[in-house]
Amino acid sequence: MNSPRDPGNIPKGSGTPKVTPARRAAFEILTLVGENKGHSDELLHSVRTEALTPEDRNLATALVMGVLRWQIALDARIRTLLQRPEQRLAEPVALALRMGAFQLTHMDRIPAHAALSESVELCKLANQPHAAGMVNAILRKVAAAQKPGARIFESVPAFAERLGHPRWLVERWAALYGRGAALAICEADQQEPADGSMFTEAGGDLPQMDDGSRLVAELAAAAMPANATRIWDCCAAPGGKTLMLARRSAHAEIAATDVSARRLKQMEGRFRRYPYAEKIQCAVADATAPGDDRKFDLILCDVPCSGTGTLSRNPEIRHRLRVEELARQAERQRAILHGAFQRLAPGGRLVYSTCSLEPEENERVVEGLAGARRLPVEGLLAQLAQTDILQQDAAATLQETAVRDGALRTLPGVHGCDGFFAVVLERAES
Ligand SMILES: C[S@@+](CC[C@H](N)C(=O)[O-])C[C@H]1O[C@@H](n2cnc3c(N)ncnc32)[C@H](O)[C@@H]1O
Repeated sequence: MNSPRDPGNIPKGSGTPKVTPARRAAFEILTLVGENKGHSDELLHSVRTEALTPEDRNLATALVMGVLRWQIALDARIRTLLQRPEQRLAEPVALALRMGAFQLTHMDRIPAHAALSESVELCKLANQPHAAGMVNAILRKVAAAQKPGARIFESVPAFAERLGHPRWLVERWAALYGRGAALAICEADQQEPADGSMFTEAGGDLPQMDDGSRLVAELAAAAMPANATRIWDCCAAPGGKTLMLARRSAHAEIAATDVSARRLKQMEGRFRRYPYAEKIQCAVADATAPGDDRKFDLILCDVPCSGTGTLSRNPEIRHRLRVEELARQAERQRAILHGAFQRLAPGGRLVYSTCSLEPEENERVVEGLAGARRLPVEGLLAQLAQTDILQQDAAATLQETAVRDGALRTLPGVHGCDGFFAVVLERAES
């Protein structure tokens, strides 16, 4: 519930509301996200949007996700229109400007006067009446500005800013994957996540998930040793990949564990909707801890990560992530991988995966794992195409463009799915 001291709460005021409920909700949610007090997707499905009509909820969602995706570009544009571009704006003022500029430049069915006047009102409601005139003047200039002309050549920093990404991140991607791929990733991150087309079968009783995420689960299922009886998904919540594994393995027992009791509970609730999930045993467990002496034939290690392959779905990651964070993530990932690998039966296989585009969390984590042999994913992709799970042309494209040193590396905007890394490791028979 809102409370007077809740930073995401602006006073309701009396008389005719001058700010529509959708914009008010979006403003409150963006304030909380900006203060690291919640995740956009969770807040958009919380009490804050409960009272909204479906249309208003759609508008609030479009505003929140759009502003988070475009924030860097919007701020750059706004800065050029300030009298003193170096001046630091109070956060509610910056947010009212971003919301207004976003509606004026990216939403074609919003009347300019509504975008403009409601941003001015938001500013007043958030206790910043002195900035109302400036917000009005800047947004008038945004509304009147010409559309930028055609771009002949754009540098990496220029398209990073135009497409709302931090420069340091895009420069890394350009160095790792090339300028064209970095541009394609940035463009894809600014769109709503697309429906996938990689697989022959979709919908029905299958869990809803991104094609990249499903591809990791399908690779893990294809990597299952013949006669496997025990599977462990050691970082399982929210459970999409566990469900795919349960669907593909008729006989094996499946243990699904996660360190978070809250996420595990939500996952158990989700599993109840799928009859084939009945055989999954759920438990809270830290995958870095030794555990009992049970060994598994297949382990999926879909570790927590920076999530830079999922910016379309999780737009705020780009504003929170710092380069130093990658080393911290890698340390945790290495601990989980090493803990899980100890529990792999001889001849068993472990799939290590992330939705990060950063090598520190991927190749570098699996390098030098003693006793592990890499099983190239090319053969598994071919197997998925032969068994008619993966579309033939998708398999061919992935084999040609998404495999490096036997590992899978999908890129948003290039492979039509989120960015995932996956490698299959085998434990030598002893
Ligand atoms: C990327 S998510 C897994 C997504 C899941 N595999 C799916 O496809 O739906 C990573 C999960 O790892 C969990 N986690 C983090 N540290 C862990 C640890 N030490 N042991 C087990 N789970 C952990 C997090 O709570 C989170 O739910």
